[in-house]
Amino acid sequence: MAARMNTLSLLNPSHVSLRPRDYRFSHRPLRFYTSPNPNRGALFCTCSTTNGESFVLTTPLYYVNAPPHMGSAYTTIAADAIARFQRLLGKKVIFITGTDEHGEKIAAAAMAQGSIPLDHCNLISQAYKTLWKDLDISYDKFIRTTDSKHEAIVKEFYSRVLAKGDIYQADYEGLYCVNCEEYKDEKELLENNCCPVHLKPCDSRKEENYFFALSKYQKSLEEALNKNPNFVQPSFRLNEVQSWVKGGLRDFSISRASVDWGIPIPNDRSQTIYVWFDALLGYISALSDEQEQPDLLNAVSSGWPAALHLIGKDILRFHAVYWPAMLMSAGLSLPKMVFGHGFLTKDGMKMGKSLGNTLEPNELVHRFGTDAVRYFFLREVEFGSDGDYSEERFINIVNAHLANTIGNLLNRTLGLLKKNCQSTLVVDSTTAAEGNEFKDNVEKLVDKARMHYENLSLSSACEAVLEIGNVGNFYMDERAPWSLFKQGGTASEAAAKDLVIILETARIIAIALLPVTPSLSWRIYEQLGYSRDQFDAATWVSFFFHTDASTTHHQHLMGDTKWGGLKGGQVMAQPKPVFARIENQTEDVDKGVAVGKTMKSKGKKMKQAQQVAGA
Ligand SMILES: Nc1ncnc2c1ncn2[C@@H]1O[C@H](COP(=O)(O)OP(=O)(O)OP(=O)(O)O)[C@@H](O)[C@H]1O
Repeated sequence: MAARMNTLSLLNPSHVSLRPRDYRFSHRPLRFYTSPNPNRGALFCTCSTTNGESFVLTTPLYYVNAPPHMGSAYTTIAADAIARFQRLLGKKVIFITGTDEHGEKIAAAAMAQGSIPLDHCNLISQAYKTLWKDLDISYDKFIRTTDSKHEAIVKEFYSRVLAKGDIYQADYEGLYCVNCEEYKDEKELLENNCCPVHLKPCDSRKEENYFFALSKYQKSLEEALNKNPNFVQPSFRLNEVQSWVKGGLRDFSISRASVDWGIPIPNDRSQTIYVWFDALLGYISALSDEQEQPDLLNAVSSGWPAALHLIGKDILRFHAVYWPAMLMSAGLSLPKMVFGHGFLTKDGMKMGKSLGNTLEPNELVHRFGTDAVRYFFLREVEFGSDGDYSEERFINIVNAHLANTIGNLLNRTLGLLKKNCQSTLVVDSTTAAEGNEFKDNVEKLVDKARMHYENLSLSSACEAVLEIGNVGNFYMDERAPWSLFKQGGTASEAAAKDLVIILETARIIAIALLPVTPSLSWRIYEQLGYSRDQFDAATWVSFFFHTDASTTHHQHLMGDTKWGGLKGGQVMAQPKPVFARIENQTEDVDKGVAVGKTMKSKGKKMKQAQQVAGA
């Protein structure tokens, strides 16, 4: 979806009164309270359904005018971290991504490449799929708006809205930005009618179009937003949305007479469906079963409404205003939440395909590895705010957090275990930590991380996990097991237990950071002597069901993030670094750098990061 921002058409609203239906958002947040049970870490839930609950989340369907860039990757990495976290909670996740492939801009991009639109779309769509593979993106559905099932569902949806009396024909004259794929209000344009997003002049156009009666839904939308303030997140973006709605909704054109590359309007082949009206429906058509005849209600029954639309703030109006109104018109439920994150910027400008000021994710992955890229952007950019990229900061953060705090801690502990205990744990981690407050500290931090993941505060979740690494390092340095081993006797026995404690800490870090760094987490698990199957079966929360006279209660226990996974006798793998430090000749990599400050690369070649074996 391109950053086709803002303006609605300038038509008068059609004043059809709507008997407001109660468009309730079906979001029911999970509520937890801490168990009075001395079994720490046990949580009880007050919701009625938990395990097996489905959680549908989406990224935007990216516009295939050009290959993906770090901005597109950013949303997708964040969505993947959320999807992986929800899976650890035992939810049935349907993670949807895909490509938006119709419209004038695509036809123009294909022509500029000497190609035809479908060939162009195939190529670029594949570039997205390849990048998602390289970034360990665990999507469940990839929808292309040129898929035939999508076209069938768009047409069915259009017919429903038409039958509702919400589509009519009228003339429109205005200034059109092809890059935004949208008519613009003159007052929002720069000199020479230039689009403020793409800095290119808009064309003057006049044509007869089909319109969607958005204005009919003004009141229902206002009510829905008032009743469900969580619908738009972060909360400060809700004010923005409410003021758009209060400012008056105007009907918008949902067809183009001059564009061939699109889905034809049913019963009028002279026009194609406006690319936004088409693309938003990808979130539903993605749910449609491949085997079946495409059918709107069947698709809806496979998981709609979505729990979360994750988008950039550029397309908030489409998701928080147009889309809910379209769904109301078709009599379908609204998504539970729209989260509009900030922009990755370059020199203060939004990084984007149209401006061409993009950062190459492939290059970053090639040089620094997938975990580093995923971790840096999720840890460093507060989710919701803008963030500028700096290579120097990237290297500093990744080295300090992943190579030193986590990787080194594991590596030196395994080294000591090999030297002094034949790489074998002497006792269970539960026994090793008896009467030790350290374990409680770790569990508190894990719970903090869980809470942040649930609130989509991804940077804070990373911070809480890193804090576990910090306390682990502190414990190690304070206890100094290497000198206890030298003393022999009971000191040596205590040192062997200390190593179990640190390794259990590393195990918990691996699961708690798995949503962000899945490959690194697996490498840690492998070092701890686990199989891939054991790693894949890990959970954050496990469920315990019990029934009293009338009700089934769900007790949530902290699954593999609970202390006690490592058992006495377990044999660790041969120690090898789980995260290779990135070498940088230009600076002292461990020095902190001010957040958000961009520092240009000095142009010196950095030694290519070695992907650790198995990465
Ligand atoms: N600079 C960015 N920072 C964060 N997310 C971005 C950025 N650029 C694109 N995205 C993500 O991609 C979505 C827009 O997708 P689209 O395919 O239109 O990319 P685009 O690069 O913004 O396109 P264009 O530059 O042509 O407007 C955004 O809503 C956001 O999810």
